[in-house]
Amino acid sequence: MHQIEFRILVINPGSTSTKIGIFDNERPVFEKTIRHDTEAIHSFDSVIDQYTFRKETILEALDYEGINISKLSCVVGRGGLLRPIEGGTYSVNEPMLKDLKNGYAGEHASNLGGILAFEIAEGLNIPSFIVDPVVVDEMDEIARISGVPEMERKSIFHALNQKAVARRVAKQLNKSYEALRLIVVHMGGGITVGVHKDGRVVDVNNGLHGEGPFSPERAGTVPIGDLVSLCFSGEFYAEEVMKKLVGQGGLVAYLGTNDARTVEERIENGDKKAELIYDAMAYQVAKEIGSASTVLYGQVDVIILTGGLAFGKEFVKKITDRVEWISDCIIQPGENELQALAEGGLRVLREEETAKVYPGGKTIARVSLD
Ligand SMILES: Nc1ncnc2c1ncn2[C@@H]1O[C@H](COP(=O)(O)OP(=O)(O)OP(=O)(O)O)[C@@H](O)[C@H]1O
Ligand SMILES: CCCC(=O)O
Repeated sequence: MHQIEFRILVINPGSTSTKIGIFDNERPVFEKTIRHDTEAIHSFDSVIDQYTFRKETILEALDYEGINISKLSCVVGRGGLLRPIEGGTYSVNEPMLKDLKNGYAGEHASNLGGILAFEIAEGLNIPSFIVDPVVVDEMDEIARISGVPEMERKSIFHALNQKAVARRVAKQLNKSYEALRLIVVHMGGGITVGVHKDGRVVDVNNGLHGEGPFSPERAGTVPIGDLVSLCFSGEFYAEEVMKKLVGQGGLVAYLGTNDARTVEERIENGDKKAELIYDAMAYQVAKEIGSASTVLYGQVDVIILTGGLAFGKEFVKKITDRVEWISDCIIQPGENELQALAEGGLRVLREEETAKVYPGGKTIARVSLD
């Protein structure tokens, strides 16, 4: 029988759900997606204000399943909009908690991951970690230049799933991740296209703050002259413009839904507008892949398509038809973030890796959430 060394709780807060899992070593023994009522989530002024609500929901779900949390070895959360850091597993420390709480680089549901992990772990006197947060920054210097000296290009992307899927595909190909040149395309509520070279993501579109293809909820790159005019039209507050770009852009703006399955149904029923917009999203993803391939001088081992949209066979075909000349495409629908979080924590518990220290300090101290 497989020996259980460690039991790990993993927490992945998303904009509309909190995904949790219990892993005995690498093996998932319980996974649950707790969907939050839109009204309940929108009743909070900020992401951080959802902390108590989400924590109680998690503890209730575990209690309902009869899971005794006193047996846990550690808690791992998805990391949020922190300072730029390299990939890996980080211990939750005081500077990290402060940055997550203050939204150092902005608001994102994943900001709650480290805080929830720390708060639950602290009560049990066990360690808490985050793994490959959305700010993982391994970009080449050349990729940081934007064209306006005051504005540097930033690395904000689906680092956790991109890295996990890239490693999984490398294993399937019997190669080391570090030896491959990959383009990994995560297509979820946001879409990010990462160039993976020598085990680093050397370039990627900033999926959150307006770069790359439009997506179910993000505007992506928009015509900048028109954006400036919109900002100074006097018609919108800054927050309203930001919402148009993040949250209410892309499919939501054009078609009133962030659900690609609904769009596919509408297309089947003859909705020409839905067809044009869906085609345009695939077209923009393909263009971004083409652009990413130039970073690798066209020497791409594999293009990987992943995330929820990769379940859509027609959508995937619209993309692969345009990019198959670059390299083979491997489709890995969905995401494996809970597993990736558990494995990141496990590598540290097994002492295969040392937990990295988030810049600014080593101490783990309590930070008031009031
Ligand atoms: N079987 C399917 N066919 C087509 N589209 C699908 C399918 N399943 C999910 N999707 C679409 O995938 C998108 C959501 O993907 P995913 O669940 O990866 O996003 P998320 O986790 O909410 O956000 P993100 O990945 O950006 O953090 C939605 O538009 C959803 O409709
Ligand atoms: C994960 C960062 C990108 C996004 O949320 O769209």
